[in-house]
Amino acid sequence: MAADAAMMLDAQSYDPGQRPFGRSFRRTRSEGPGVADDSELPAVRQPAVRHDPGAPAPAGIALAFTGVGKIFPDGTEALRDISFTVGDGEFVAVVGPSGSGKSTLLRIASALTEPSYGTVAVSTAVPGYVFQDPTLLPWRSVEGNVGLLAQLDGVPKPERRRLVAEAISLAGLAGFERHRPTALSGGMRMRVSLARALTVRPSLFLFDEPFSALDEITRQRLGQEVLRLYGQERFAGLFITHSVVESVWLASRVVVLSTRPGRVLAEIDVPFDYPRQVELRFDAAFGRTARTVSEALRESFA
Ligand SMILES: Nc1ncnc2c1ncn2[C@@H]1O[C@H](COP(=O)(O)OP(=O)(O)OP(=O)(O)O)[C@@H](O)[C@H]1O
Repeated sequence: MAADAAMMLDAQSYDPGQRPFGRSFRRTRSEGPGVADDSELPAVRQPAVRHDPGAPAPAGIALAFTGVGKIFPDGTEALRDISFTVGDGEFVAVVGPSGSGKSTLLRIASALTEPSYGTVAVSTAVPGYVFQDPTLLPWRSVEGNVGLLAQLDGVPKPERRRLVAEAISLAGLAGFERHRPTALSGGMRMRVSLARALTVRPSLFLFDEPFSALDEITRQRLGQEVLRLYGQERFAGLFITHSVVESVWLASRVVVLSTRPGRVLAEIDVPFDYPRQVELRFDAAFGRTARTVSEALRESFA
């Protein structure tokens, strides 16, 4: 289920507009050419990558990379000897320059990509995923999109309704249940993606630059939402981002990657308790921590 769900939600693996799976496509004027319908879903469940998503993590650890490296078949070395852990209930951010292997690292954690060497241990078979692209099914309503994973997992309807209603409320989407993705803003689509992930009640949440395509204000609002959800649910989080400020604001530890091949240059503790408000970003102590992360990042270019 883990790799299937990740593949289903990962834009690199699935694009409902590009006829990727199955046969029955219908065209509608409002949704553009090549729009699929629900008859696609059983085919979508076929995992693209079949491999063991990882050994079980030791007690207290949600995710552990041990000596992980990735060399793509064309010889590109994306990651070299990566080791770090995310503890249960811990929120860790990964920052690094473009091309340092951040997405590759998250894809390895999601079992979408196999490491070339090293091991990945994961504490749960069903992490929550939020990718850069919300990958919503355009012919489904907000409710239908949020309930997708529970539906694919065969959760009975009454229980599914309860999970969906709870996730919609948690993600601040109440009142938009019947809207289609095309009638939502980019920020709201991302909320749908968050809500969909919440229905699996994940103990581990994997975020791959989820807000990078959004404007600064929406980005801050959604960051605040993630912090609120984290306060309520206390999942372990791995949050990939380009932004030093975002990493320090959200995480209790920041892992800094070097330029390609990505190596761990530094792990920096963030000395602020939760809950955190957006105003923290203007605090002098916040500025000092952000500077420490920035300096570590700068070393990666040295
Ligand atoms: N399938 C692939 N085959 C060959 N090289 C790849 C493949 N996927 C990624 N790469 C390369 O691996 C390196 C790391 O890519 P990745 O997308 O993980 O970096 P990133 O840190 O997430 O980048 P960005 O911040 O720009 O999104 C890049 O040089 C990229 O070109």
